[in-house]
Amino acid sequence: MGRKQIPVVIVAGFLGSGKTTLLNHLLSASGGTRIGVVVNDFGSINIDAMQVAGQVDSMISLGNGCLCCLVDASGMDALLERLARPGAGIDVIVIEASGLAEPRDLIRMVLASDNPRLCYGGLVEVVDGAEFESSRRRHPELDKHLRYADLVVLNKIDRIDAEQQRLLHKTVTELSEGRPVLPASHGRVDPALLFEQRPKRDEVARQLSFDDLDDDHSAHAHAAYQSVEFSSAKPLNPRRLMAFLDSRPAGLYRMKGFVHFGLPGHRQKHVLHTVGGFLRFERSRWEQGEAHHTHLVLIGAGIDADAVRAGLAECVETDPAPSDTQAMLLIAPYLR
Ligand SMILES: Nc1nc2c(ncn2[C@@H]2O[C@H](COP(=O)(O)OP(=O)(O)OP(=O)(O)O)[C@@H](O)[C@H]2O)c(=O)[nH]1
Repeated sequence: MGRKQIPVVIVAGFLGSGKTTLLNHLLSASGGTRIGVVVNDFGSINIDAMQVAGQVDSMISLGNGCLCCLVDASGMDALLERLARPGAGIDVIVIEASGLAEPRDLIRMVLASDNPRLCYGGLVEVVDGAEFESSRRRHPELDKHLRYADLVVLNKIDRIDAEQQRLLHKTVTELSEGRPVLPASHGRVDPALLFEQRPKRDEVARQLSFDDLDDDHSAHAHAAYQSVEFSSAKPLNPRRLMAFLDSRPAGLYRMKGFVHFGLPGHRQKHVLHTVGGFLRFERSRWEQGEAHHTHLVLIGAGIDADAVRAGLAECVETDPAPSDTQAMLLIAPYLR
């Protein structure tokens, strides 16, 4: 089986919406996950707190195993290539788009990468809860940016009241066409929502900040999203699964796991990865002695867990000897 792919997450949002604040939060809450951060400006990242270990040209090694790189758009491809090298030991790459960048161009660039070690990890659009309405009047293109988002962080909710937050949540959900919207203050979202987290390596010198110690905040971060699991020992019907994936439930952000189709010629383990509207299957091998089965984890905000489980239960094959191998053609465009 190949090495795990490195998701590339793009963080975008209008000037001052809180992108760097969110990044700094991800870095300080990364635990044992090694993040490769790509920014336009080193100055904004809280490097002191990360104990700078050494500086190599445009790449700074942060004390906790994370790397921070400075780049302009033209150098991005080469930089991603460097960060993806196994020797760099990076688990996830986060690119902070400049406040005026067109997120679509960055998404295209990541999707166009033919580096087999990289995969698209989603566009996180940070919205300034206090300024959004006035910013979008001046910059109508902000509405369009939300359409490309896979996850929206509705930031600075400490600056608005509950009613404003409710209205904004509604507007942003509409503009993003049903993508999950996560309320936050100071960018404090649970990193587990954005990427797989490694357990903290034993007592790596990591300074706990007061934010980390504040149970109330972490409880909020956790309560803001759900994760739903689904398992089946029986094979899934590819047609029905594709129909489910074509109309993914509102609020769903990520889906990961593997699928057992069990059709003649397609008995491999099919690893599934979705972010927002993006979908990818990869064929893999079952471990020796591993029972063929399906296991999926769905992560989102405001999803109806029972409806999601029921929808997936309907994808379970009812034919005891399925033979519709043609249905696998529906999967083929998403296989890599
Ligand atoms: N009250 C409040 N202030 C916040 C919050 N998040 C960020 N800020 C402040 O907002 C300002 C802008 O935050 P940044 O994280 O620098 O925003 P940015 O999107 O990276 O800004 P640019 O790089 O200029 O586009 C800073 O002064 C932050 O401290 C929040 O949730 N509440």
